[in-house]
Amino acid sequence: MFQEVKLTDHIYYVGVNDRRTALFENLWPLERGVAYNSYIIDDEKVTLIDTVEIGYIDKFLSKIRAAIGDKPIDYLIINHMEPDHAGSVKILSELYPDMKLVGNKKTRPMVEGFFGITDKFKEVGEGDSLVLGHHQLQFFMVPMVHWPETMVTYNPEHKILFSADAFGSFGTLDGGIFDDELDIEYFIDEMRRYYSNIVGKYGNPVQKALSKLSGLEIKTIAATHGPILRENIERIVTLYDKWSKYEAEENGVVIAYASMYGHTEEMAEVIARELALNGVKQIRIYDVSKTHASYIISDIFKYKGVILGSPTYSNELHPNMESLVNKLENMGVKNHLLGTFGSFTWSGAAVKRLDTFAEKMGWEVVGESVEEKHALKDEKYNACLNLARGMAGKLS
Ligand SMILES: Cc1cc2nc3c(=O)[nH]c(=O)nc-3n(C[C@H](O)[C@H](O)[C@H](O)COP(=O)(O)O)c2cc1C
Repeated sequence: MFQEVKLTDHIYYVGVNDRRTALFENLWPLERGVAYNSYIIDDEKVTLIDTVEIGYIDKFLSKIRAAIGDKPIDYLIINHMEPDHAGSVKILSELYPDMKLVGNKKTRPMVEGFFGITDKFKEVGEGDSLVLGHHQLQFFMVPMVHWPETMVTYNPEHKILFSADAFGSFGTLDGGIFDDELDIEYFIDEMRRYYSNIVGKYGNPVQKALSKLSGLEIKTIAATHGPILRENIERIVTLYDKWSKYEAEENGVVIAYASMYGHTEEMAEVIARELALNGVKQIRIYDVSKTHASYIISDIFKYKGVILGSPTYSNELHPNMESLVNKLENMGVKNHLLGTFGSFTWSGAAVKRLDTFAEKMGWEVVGESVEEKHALKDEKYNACLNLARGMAGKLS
């Protein structure tokens, strides 16, 4: 039994919290859990908007029944087919056999492919409206935010945007469900980590979606993860605009390094100290073997400067650094300042690979890369200082 949560007199929040799953998509740590948000509109046509991960079906159904009792559901709006939201579609469509599944032309083959359902699909297109009685829903396609079929649903009467994964966040809703009921600062980092790692590759589609939706008057954003936004809409949309243009929020520096025996780490510390002596206050050092890449990538979206270091490992980058640069290349992150360093014992290859990374990314290189053979000695120590000064100079 749960308290009912209402966005309006007839629109209910029926989402659930997941504090059990360790890795989202079996990849991203969920230290603060995650919420799967779903909404139901109790009108002449009862309409559910998105579902939840299948493991939470019991709790989900009890919330649905608390909101609408034994009434049938007429429509299920499928904004996004990823299984954390569409996971309960099949079972719901068995429980509510007359329920129409509403999606677009790219949703249709996914519904057929995943669930074998062909006869209950109602296709909607860009700008189409669906009248539920007193409520209307309008649909806007936002392809590749972050799947091809993704769309958002707008309710003009209450100016609510059901935004799928856009504006979502990791983190369970611990009592507070609306942003004015909770400490939004607690969620901003997890919102950035969610955005950068899950949606970050799709900056252009997000920009297109933002400009498409900019014409709507929005008073509430109801995403499929994270708090329902009423108070911080402008702030979060501004952050999304920045993130999707790969514009950093702050002039800090992320130093990410790999190190087996401490030589590369020593160079990282020297660079960091010199950055601080040159006025850089926001310095975040990460050992890529200790900190999950999702946190490092999130901070790379936040800070303008990036300095990467690695020892040579079997004629390549240390594997954990290779994994990080590979992710960044795949995402096509733009608009950063870069410095690189590393160490080797017989034939260096790490810094060469980091230089290739620099070329691929097109980031502005702030100084010569530093590669030391064996322990750190005067010449390369000074080169580390110069690299730090180069970065600090560009940031000031
Ligand atoms: C498993 C392993 C593989 C290595 N492969 C190479 C290599 O291919 N070329 C090279 O010059 N040094 C290689 N090294 C030596 C390290 O790159 C070198 O000692 C470096 O300074 C280690 O940095 P660290 O102290 O930060 O771990 C290797 C070391 C280890 C342990």
